[in-house]
Amino acid sequence: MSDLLTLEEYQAIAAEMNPPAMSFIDGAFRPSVSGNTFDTTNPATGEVLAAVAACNEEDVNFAVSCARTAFEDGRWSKLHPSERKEVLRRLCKLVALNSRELAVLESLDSGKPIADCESIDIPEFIHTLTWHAEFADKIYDQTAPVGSEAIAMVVREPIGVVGAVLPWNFPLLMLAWKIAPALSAGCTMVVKPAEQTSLTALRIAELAAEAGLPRGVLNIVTGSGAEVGEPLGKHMDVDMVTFTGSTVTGRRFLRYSADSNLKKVVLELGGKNPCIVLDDAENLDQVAEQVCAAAFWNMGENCSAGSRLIVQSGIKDELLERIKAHARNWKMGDPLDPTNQLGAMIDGGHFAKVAGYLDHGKKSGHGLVVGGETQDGVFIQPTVFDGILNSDKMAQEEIFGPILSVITVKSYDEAIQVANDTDYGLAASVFTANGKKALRAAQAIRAGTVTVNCFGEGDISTPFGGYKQSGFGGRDNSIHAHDQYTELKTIWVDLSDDAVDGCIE
Ligand SMILES: NC(=O)C1=CN([C@@H]2O[C@H](COP(=O)(O)OP(=O)(O)OC[C@H]3O[C@@H](n4cnc5c(N)ncnc54)[C@H](O)[C@@H]3O)[C@@H](O)[C@H]2O)C=CC1
Ligand code: BAL
Repeated sequence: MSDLLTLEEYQAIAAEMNPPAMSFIDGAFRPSVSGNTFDTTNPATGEVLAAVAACNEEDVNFAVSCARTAFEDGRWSKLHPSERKEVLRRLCKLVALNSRELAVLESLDSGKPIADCESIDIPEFIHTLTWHAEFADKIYDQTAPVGSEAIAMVVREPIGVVGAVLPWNFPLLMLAWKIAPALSAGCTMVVKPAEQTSLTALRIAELAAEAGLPRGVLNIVTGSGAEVGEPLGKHMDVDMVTFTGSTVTGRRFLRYSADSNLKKVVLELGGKNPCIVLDDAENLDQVAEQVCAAAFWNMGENCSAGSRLIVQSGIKDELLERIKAHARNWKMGDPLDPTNQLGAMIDGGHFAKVAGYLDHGKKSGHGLVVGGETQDGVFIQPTVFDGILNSDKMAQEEIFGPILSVITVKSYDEAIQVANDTDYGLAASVFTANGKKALRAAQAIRAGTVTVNCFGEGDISTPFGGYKQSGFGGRDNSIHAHDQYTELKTIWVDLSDDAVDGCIE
């Protein structure tokens, strides 16, 4: 973790903040074509941080045409890969130089705790970009095993103009997950941040220009899903859309594609992720700590949140006692206070949605183990409900808040059956001292990531994405992310005696 400042020092930085708020298209900040703006607010206080350009289809069309020109003239796509790498590495250096300002901006705009922004979001942004930048000049293409009468090259080419539509729960990190592999592969981009959290993406675009990214390569168009996301999804000249967000909106992108140019669509969607704890799990205190991190980290506003605890009956009571103790240590409040682990829910609408699940949990007679309170219409306590049936909406719907539902099972088999009894399949964790059982569980659970005796999402080298309704079309992170931003082309050369005479004789 980087050295944290005091609350007063963070407040002083925040007071000086004057973030860019216009869209960034073709290398320049621009007001929306309509001249309209919308306020982005600090979720913890309601204070207006900036009036952000409210773009619409006209702005999208302009951004896409700039991205298309930039792609076709090769100012980025045909740059030597090592030069692309150098530009991205310079961007990493600039992000590192401006990391404190970016961390504060991220915390102010999203309500995330500053300690997380400093220790996770910013370092992981840099790490992700560095990792994919290094790929630019290190990936080899292939030749196919076609025998001696021909040579067949299988080459990757950048897919073209990529639209990226982002969520608000990890504004910087999701930006990195999308732009790092796409830019490394040579694509050009039109990025739509979530309307709640546009500010850090705009600042990154500014830093990218300073790093030497040619104009038109990375365009940021701010605005709503209906005014910006939909035209981007339906655009006839966008080659691919990558999206992270709700399953409901993800489905729309498949329709947009079907109704327009059949653009490639990659979706990273919701989750209702199980944490299985078997009777033979050891070090229950550590297990409880991990279960709490899985459920409460980032206020539970996390697609991979471990929101279902599936616990075997023999250790349930002891585990819940320890979870209760750990949950009480999660301090909630002002996101700029570095001693807080939980910040503000993203906005009033989302707060109301999560508070609705708290009410449902209380009214439907589930056992409230810990938490259950809200504060100022903004903060929600880490909360655990026991006695949940897996068929209950608490166990089936993505709450996206710090609420853990406890489901008790009698056996390993029942645990696996319950874990898989969901429309989602993003992530899962299993805790057991029996290695064989752990690996069997990892095989049996239908999810994109299964962690053993820990909670996590893997790292930049491991693919991230979901089975079932948690994802579609590809994976973020790892070399597989890089692959998804490229088309494969076969170049076949006839070497046989019958070949038409030409350049190869
Ligand atoms: N998987 C994840 O990481 C995320 C899941 N969610 C889930 O979704 C729920 C609702 O949150 P929202 O912010 O409404 O998610 P959302 O999926 O609607 O928003 C994500 C992005 O999609 C855009 N968008 C919204 N409607 C669109 C449309 N019709 N066409 C094109 N783009 C559109 C938004 O402007 C935003 O940039 C949350 O309570 C949570 O359960 C939300 C954010 C991230
Ligand atoms: N946890 C990273 C992906 C997401 O929550 O959207």
